[in-house]
Amino acid sequence: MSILETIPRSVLLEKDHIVLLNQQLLPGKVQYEKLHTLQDVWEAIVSLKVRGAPAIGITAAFGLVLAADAIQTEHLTTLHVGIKKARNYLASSRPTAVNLFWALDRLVEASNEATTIEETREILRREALLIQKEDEDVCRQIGEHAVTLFEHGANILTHCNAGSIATARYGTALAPFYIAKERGITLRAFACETRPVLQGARLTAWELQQAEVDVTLITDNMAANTIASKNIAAIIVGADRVVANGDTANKIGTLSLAILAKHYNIPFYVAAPTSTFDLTLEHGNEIVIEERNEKEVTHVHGTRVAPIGVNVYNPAFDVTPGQLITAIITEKGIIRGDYSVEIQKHFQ
Ligand SMILES: CSC[C@H]1O[C@H](OP(=O)(O)O)[C@H](O)[C@@H]1O
Repeated sequence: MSILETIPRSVLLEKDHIVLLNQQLLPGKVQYEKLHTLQDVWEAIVSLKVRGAPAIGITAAFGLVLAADAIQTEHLTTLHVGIKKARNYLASSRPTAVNLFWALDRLVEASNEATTIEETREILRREALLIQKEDEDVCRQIGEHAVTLFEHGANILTHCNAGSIATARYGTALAPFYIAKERGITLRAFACETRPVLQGARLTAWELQQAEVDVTLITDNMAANTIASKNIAAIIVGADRVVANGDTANKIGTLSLAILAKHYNIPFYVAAPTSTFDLTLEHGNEIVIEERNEKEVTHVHGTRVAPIGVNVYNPAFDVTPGQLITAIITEKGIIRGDYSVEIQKHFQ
């Protein structure tokens, strides 16, 4: 049995609904939910029932399939107008992870080829399932490239959850841990809890444990001490958007880790599929950073921990400058050097 069999799939498309692993309930409950409508899908993305750039893209693509199936019309133009409306609605769910827009636009573009209503719906479904299938292959390839960067027995720090449940399978930053395990190579993970909503503690610790990968959980403010005292060989994280000069948006706290990596002279790696790159943007300061509800900061698991009325700042992501990133690993290989040049070459 593959190591990945122990980790549930993040999302599946059925005939008239989506089956979604509710990541809000993990690790306490492994519970799937059925999403039937466009609104169900939008709400699931906003509320982080599904999260992680590739998984968001796949779920939104499945949502567009359901939306197109639900439009009752005999006119192809009316169907296409409805699809574009649904695309815009789903695209309004979260602003930072570019995979959301990438997946939706890929579907819309593919459907433009169709000449009948039935063909439009078929193309959308086929394309959405292809995105999911491709993402699994892509993540495995990321893992195969990334594993070459680590030595047997290495301790590696990671942040948030860029694992199997954040993608179709394998994950991005966690993929090398799974590939290593398959090959009998030991990699030990140190997972930051990742406040405010604890994707590291709830999701990364859980999914690595499911796959029997050696994982140690730390709070975010233990990172410097852990690097200094636990022989951390490298840091690896996922990404929500990588722009043309290598600047990378990822879960809040990533920038601090990149600065720590520089201080301690250890490599800082970003693992991301090419679908997470946005080459329409030159600099990281052009990335829209999502700010989320203040309750994520003032409350922990529904319990208030901060005084009523306190000012709160809750950006979900920060941007790490390309200069602090040792290498970016995609399904096509490892990018190093002057990212403004090397990323362009990688995409040629
Ligand atoms: C494999 S993408 C992982 C990426 O997703 C996280 O964001 P969120 O949980 O808010 O969707 C985070 O930035 C991770 O690195």
